[in-house]
Amino acid sequence: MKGEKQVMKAFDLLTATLNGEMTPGESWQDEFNVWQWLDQGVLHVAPLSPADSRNCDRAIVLSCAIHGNETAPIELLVDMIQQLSCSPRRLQARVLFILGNPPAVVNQTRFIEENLNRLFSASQQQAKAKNPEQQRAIDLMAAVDQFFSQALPHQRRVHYDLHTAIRDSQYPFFAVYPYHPDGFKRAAVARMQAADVNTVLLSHEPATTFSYYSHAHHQAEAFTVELGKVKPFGENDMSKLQPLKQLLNQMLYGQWPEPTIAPEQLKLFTVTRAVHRQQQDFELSFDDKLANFSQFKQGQLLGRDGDTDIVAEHDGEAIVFPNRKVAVGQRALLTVIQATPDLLIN
Ligand SMILES: O=C(O)CCC(=O)N[C@@H](CCC(=O)O)C(=O)O
Ligand SMILES: [Zn+2]
Repeated sequence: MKGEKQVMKAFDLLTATLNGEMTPGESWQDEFNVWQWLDQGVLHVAPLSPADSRNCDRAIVLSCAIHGNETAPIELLVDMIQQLSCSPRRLQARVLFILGNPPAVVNQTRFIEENLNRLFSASQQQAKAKNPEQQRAIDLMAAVDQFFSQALPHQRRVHYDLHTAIRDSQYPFFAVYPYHPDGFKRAAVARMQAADVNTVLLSHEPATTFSYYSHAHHQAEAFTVELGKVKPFGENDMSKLQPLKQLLNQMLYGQWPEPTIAPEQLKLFTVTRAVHRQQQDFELSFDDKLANFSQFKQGQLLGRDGDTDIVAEHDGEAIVFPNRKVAVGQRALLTVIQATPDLLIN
């Protein structure tokens, strides 16, 4: 009725995904935006009017639950989507929200059969899927390809893939900046700092992660963002994610954020090695409780892979994402050393 404010029902990404409430292809509108359910857990929201859509200068992918037990990023995106559905606002971006691995969320595990975040590659796209995670990687790559293929040349492309880490960390919030042969951008790192993510790892080689895929195939400003430690639903301290939420809201609704870097707070690391498990007989020399970014002295033993010792190659070399349980052939550990902000380019 005229003059009557339409009250929208909160759209819940998690419930809609897990309960199979939506049909792929289904779409609906609010006052400003058009919503499309592209696939299970894949939601596209864009300005309704063609003029607004043409004028918006950003294409943003926000993904969570690529690992099923990493709940804080799910809670964040569920909350952002609920707010947008209850109080519609004019978007400055086309946005693709992704809940990555629904069966693993139900199972409350990192994955079901295979680590989804090792399957984003051109070769996987060509291959016949042998398990649900391989199929999901193929489907998510197709969704991201389609999303960015609709971006106009002047539009910024962004993909933040949100995670939480298995173990404690000396720096609980940190980002992995995918390998950039041409250099790592100061402005992109400054945006991470605006989200209170002051620790950034500069990757040394291509990877088969979701963030690397969007960067390498679509030139997106992409990061894997670690937001504290894995916890069950309801146990996350969501107040710590407020700066990220504010940044994302600005990216979605406001002027493009152009913060400057804060060098005194920044902890920048270059990845020196990705250690892949080669043998069944594999061990790490330290406790599972040892925090990410714990440092070692040159020559100190980090682990053993069959008959080969894995030792620290530099004083101050630190460990990130150590995991003695990964399958043979998978990444079991990153080693990093601290770097200075002059490594970053404009
Ligand atoms: O805490 C851990 O050991 C893993 C946390 C996690 O899922 N990290 C991502 C990082 C991806 C990247 O290197 O960009 C992963 O391992 O997939
Ligand atoms: Zn993860």
